[in-house]
Amino acid sequence: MAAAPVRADPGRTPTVNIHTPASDPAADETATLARPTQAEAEEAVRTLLRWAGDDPRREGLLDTPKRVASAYREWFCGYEDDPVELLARSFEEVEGYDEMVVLRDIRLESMCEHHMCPIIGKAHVAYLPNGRVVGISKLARVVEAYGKRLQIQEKMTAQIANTLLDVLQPKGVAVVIEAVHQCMTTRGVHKSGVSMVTSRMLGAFRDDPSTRREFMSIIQGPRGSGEG
Ligand SMILES: Nc1nc2c(ncn2[C@@H]2O[C@H](COP(=O)(O)OP(=O)(O)OP(=O)(O)O)[C@@H](O)[C@H]2O)c(=O)[nH]1
Ligand SMILES: [Zn+2]
Repeated sequence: MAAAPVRADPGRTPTVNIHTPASDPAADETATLARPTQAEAEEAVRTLLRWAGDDPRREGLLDTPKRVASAYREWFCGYEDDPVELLARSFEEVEGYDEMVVLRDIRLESMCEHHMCPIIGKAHVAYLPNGRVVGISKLARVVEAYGKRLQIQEKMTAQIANTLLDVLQPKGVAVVIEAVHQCMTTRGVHKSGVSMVTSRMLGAFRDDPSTRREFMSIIQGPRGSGEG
């Protein structure tokens, strides 16, 4: 039996509930933490530069807060994307094509939500169409929309799979992510060469061992030259 679809995270910029003192009942627990201004973000970077032990006033660091604020816009641009919308356009003229569609080795760049350190790796995404297919770039865009946020790998893997299932309503979805967490390689336990592998199999990929095997053999199989 196919796994029940799970409502996808609509992917909107989240609002953050902050704790407010009991002495201020008007500002209740639903108070929203607004996005800071550019100046506030730059000031926060200056604070971190001082925390690192450096002097934000020295020449080499003068423009750093501005650069970091703009880098954050790139690293966290996924909050601006709606993954459901990315998949809105699909094609039904597929001559009854109902075999597996696999996009493998999608470059994944994310940020660990515990340390704000990069998570770098690749994602493999597959689905079994049910009468319609989606443009392949959209699969990579969904990976990016969830990747370019503060994440843990398990959640990101589930979000990608759940969204594909919800929107495409295929016969099955599979997502495998292999990634290196720089919070483990450059600090803390300092283990290089370790990668984390997560997977989420839904529908036929979960229920039918041969479908799952076919997917695993495709993503583990030989690579071509990689040249387009
Ligand atoms: N399950 C999971 N853990 C993650 C992910 N990214 C980072 N972590 C882990 O989150 C944990 C946070 O542990 P804490 O003990 O709160 O933080 P810490 O003292 O900095 O931990 P160390 O990294 O061991 O120094 C660490 O074990 C990280 O390796 C992820 O995507 N999934
Ligand atoms: Zn981390």
